[in-house]
Amino acid sequence: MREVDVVVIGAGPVGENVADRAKAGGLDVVIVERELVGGECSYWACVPSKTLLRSAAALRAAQRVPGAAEAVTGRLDVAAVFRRRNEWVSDWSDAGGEEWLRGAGIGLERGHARLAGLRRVDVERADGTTVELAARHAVVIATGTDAAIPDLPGLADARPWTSREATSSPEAPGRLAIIGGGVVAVEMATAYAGFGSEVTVLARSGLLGGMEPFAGEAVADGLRELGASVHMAARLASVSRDDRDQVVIEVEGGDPVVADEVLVATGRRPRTADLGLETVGLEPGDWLDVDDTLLVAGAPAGEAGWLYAVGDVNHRALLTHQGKYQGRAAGDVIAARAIGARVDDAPWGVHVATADHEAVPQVVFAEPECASVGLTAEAAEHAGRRVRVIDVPLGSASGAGIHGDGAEGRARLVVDLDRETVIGATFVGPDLAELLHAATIAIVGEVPIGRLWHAVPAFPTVSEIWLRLLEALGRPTADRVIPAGDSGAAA
Ligand SMILES: Cc1cc2nc3c(=O)[nH]c(=O)nc-3n(C[C@H](O)[C@H](O)[C@H](O)COP(=O)(O)OP(=O)(O)OC[C@H]3O[C@@H](n4cnc5c(N)ncnc54)[C@H](O)[C@@H]3O)c2cc1C
Ligand SMILES: NC(=O)c1ccc[n+]([C@@H]2O[C@H](COP(=O)([O-])OP(=O)(O)OC[C@H]3O[C@@H](n4cnc5c(N)ncnc54)[C@H](O)[C@@H]3O)[C@@H](O)[C@H]2O)c1
Repeated sequence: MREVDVVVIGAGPVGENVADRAKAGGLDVVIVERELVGGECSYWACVPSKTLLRSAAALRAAQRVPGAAEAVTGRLDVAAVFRRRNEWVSDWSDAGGEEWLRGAGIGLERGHARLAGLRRVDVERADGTTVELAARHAVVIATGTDAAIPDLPGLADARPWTSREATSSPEAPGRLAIIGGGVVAVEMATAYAGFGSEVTVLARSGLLGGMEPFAGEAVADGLRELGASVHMAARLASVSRDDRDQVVIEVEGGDPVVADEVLVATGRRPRTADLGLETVGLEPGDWLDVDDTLLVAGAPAGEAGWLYAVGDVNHRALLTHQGKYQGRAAGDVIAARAIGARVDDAPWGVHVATADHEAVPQVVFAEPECASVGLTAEAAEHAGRRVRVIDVPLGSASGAGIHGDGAEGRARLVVDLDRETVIGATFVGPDLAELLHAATIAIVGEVPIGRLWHAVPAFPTVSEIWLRLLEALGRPTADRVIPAGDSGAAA
């Protein structure tokens, strides 16, 4: 049995961050990985999907600018896009990740980890041997998620693609059907439509359900412009492969959809089924509920305060950046608790992931881009907040027009009228992703609207959309800003 301070299960982006912070806090850390150091994000999710999307997006951006448009008359070089994707995923080698761990002084055990009771982890190596680890202070579960496959007749036998095949395919199929209307569905539809595949999206209730409705509507229009067929209320009856190896999807009340491949993009399930959760009184296969310091709720068997769950597996926000944020808090709080230091767990303290509740930023790299943070108008109203919703068209900022012709899109702020702060923001339009961080800062910093007027966007940048939003909200009138009798008139 090997004793260490902390065992982290899963070397995805989140596990790496936990390990890094715990190590920086002076603890001895071992991380366990059964596939590739770097996790889903680096090899089958964020990185390959964004590289698959970027080239066509750059081409479309150039085509929106006369002068540049005339210079880019050729077609997308699809083979070059796949080659660039392969470079970004290092041809699915994690040598770089392994080297980073070594440099950071974090131990690596390769194999499948399972909890084996209180602060114990067994690692089954590929050669069948088992390494027993005992953690003095904490065990951290950062095992991520797998694609969820719905129980649709015939689907499992039709060799469906999941996000893994969609992001690692060596080529674009002639026809690609996509089941789902969430982020994976629209991004992969955008990528493959850009490659020239005949794409059919079968969503059951619109696109991008968690965002403002105008985001999903704009993306549906964008996909159709790219040549995709988008069904917003598809009821699927069954899926099969015929004798020509085609996928046939029977749709209730409509014609069957026939494709070469079918991508299932209907959400995720936690990787907790084979993790030994039963040895600590938790239910295998469940998401792991945590408090804001990322401690697993429900006091696992024997002793509270040693089991953490960080990243996708806790279901708070299935995003790399948000999981890494949790990972920094978790690594630091583990180190603080280990030496009996003060735990800063008040909201927005260093040891808590408060932003998970208030300000989760997300960019969907579709055509157009959709970027959002905080609450949608509907969510704010459900939460009982008294809000004002401000919408402005993207074209109202001349910077957007100069950036590219026909700058169609929309920006929305959700303003809390009682606190006079921004609590939600959404930007939909070409190349708008980089606008998002300003909104995240406004929300996290609870910047008063009055102060936002002093944050002047440079002319003529796309950020001038912020000024248009404030103007639409209305500048405070003199009687609200300057108390009567204190007008400064004496000066
Ligand atoms: C197609 C796609 C595109 C995405 N794009 C984005 C994006 O652009 N931006 C964004 O923020 N998010 C994106 N996401 C989400 C992002 O991939 C996840 O939020 C992120 O990977 C979660 O990180 P994690 O470390 O929690 O889990 P993972 O990245 O899944 O890593 C978990 C690791 O744990 C290992 N593991 C699991 N079980 C065990 C075990 N028992 N023993 C040992 N090791 C184990 C796994 O092998 C894996 O390496 C995307 C997701 C998909 C599917
Ligand atoms: N750019 C990004 O930030 C990015 C990109 C990709 C993925 N992600 C993350 O990965 C996670 C997973 O993405 P996803 O698209 O798989 O999930 P999702 O939750 O975003 O969308 C799931 C979609 O599948 C539909 N669906 C669910 N069950 C269904 C069923 N039985 N039949 C038909 N449709 C069904 C839902 O209505 C929804 O449209 C997301 O939470 C997202 O945060 C992020």
